[in-house]
Amino acid sequence: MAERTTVEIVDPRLAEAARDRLDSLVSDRVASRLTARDATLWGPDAESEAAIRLSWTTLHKSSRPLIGEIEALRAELRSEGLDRIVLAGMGGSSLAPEVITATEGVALTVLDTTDPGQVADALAGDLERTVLVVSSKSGTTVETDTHRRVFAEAFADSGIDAASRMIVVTDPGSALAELAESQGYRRVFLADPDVGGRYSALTAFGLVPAGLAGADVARLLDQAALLADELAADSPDNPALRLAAALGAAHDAGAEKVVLADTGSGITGFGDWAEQLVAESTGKQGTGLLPVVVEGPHAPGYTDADATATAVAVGPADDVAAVATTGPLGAQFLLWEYAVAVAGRLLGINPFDQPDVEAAKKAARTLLDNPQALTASEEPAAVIGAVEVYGSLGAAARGTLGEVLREFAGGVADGGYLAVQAYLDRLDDASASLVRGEIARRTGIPTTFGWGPRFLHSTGQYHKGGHRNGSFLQLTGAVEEDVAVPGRPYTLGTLQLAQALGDAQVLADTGRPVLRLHLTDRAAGLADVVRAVQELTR
Ligand SMILES: O=P(O)(O)OC[C@H]1O[C@](O)(CO)[C@@H](O)[C@@H]1O
Repeated sequence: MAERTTVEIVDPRLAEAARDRLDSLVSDRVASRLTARDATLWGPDAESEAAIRLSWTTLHKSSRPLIGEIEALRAELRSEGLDRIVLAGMGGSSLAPEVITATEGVALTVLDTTDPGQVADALAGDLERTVLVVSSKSGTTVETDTHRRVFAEAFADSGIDAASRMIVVTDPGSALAELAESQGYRRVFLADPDVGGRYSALTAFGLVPAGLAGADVARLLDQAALLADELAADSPDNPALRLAAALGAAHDAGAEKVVLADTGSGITGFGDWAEQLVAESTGKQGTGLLPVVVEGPHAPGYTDADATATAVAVGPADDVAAVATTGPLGAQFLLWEYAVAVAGRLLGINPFDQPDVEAAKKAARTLLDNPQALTASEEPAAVIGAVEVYGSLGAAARGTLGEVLREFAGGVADGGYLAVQAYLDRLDDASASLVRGEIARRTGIPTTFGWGPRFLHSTGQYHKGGHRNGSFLQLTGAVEEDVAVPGRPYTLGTLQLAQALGDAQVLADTGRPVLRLHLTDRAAGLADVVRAVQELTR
């Protein structure tokens, strides 16, 4: 029997607070109007954008024809011995395929980094067997274009016809679509342009890379289809309306943080996908829902979620959860998309734009155009072992790293949050992610973690546009062997640093505290940082 998709509001007070909102969502016929693509649901300011962003509600039907095409291409690739799929794509162009393939245990190499070491490792894989899927809705995302360039060169250097190994997913008419055509790339999948990046899990963006890697993508559409009628119903039992009403009520009671813990959903990494959907859709105009993705049901931040946070179980309810959602992945995609779009209406924002993402991109571009500004960037405020400290320090300037971190954590606003942003190698520097749980456990501060520049296309919107109560701890690292970007005057290492400094500048310009710890030796520096974090206390 198919696993049921449910939303349970476990906390009785939250259920009570959500009731009014649920009633008005039902009487305003929000679910059926959303399914019928009513672009007026978010007010006049959002209408023109919403009018070209609502095709995702029926993807379980409209994406069907893709299944055969993906299967045929996969068989063709296999017959040529091409079975290593590398995906270049940021945010909505890679998060869904990542969770789909991880859940099925299917191998997919996801490139959503500018870390030279991590990209070099992907290039060092067996190119004879490799196909690069280049996914970008806009066709202009700098990271994705960079990956395309370095892989094209690597293929050519190995005597491989690069065009025969390039598969593109993009919107019709994008610069990438034109380039693919002019270069004779093997295959171009044109996605439905009326679906935004973070709502695109069940379009070609989610299905092509995952399907080519070997995931059963038809099953995802089946799972979504089974729930679709329930999601379109103007009923208090509609699980998406229930989730939206709960999140909206919690937000209005001061719990703008949504702590996501997997309690046995059977899905691997759902939080990373939901994080973008929630943060980028709602975090704007000084409001929004901040996703805090934690390591599991025993993680700090979840077990001790305070009044500013709602504990959400992805999977069966446990003793901690205020809300629990269950169901298979294809259904969860659609459920959360509906719920977040509806929550956007409750919060009074447009859930389909990302107005603050561009500012950091622009600042990074300015730095890249003026590389001296990067190399001659400010002097460190302190150098402690293998760690250079950048930012304005008070009394801690002459102290230990532990003291520097204590001072920084002490400055986090009441009811605020601390975001760790690691511009490092997600595989080789994986221990950086330990910092989140340690800070949360030792200080009680709601703490998030993101790999840069990946998070810039996800929580980055909320950091700059959402509630103004975040403090930002950047981790950057020395580059041992840099990678040149063909056709560009910069290297990956320069791009990575420009992205970190550009985002820091935008955050600081809006009065948000930023501390950067630069690891002059990554392993030693990370060990120092982890030790220093362990000195923190409440
Ligand atoms: O698919 P694209 O156009 O490369 O964009 C990737 C991601 O970048 C963002 O636009 C944010 O920069 C996301 O909304 C999107 O999912």
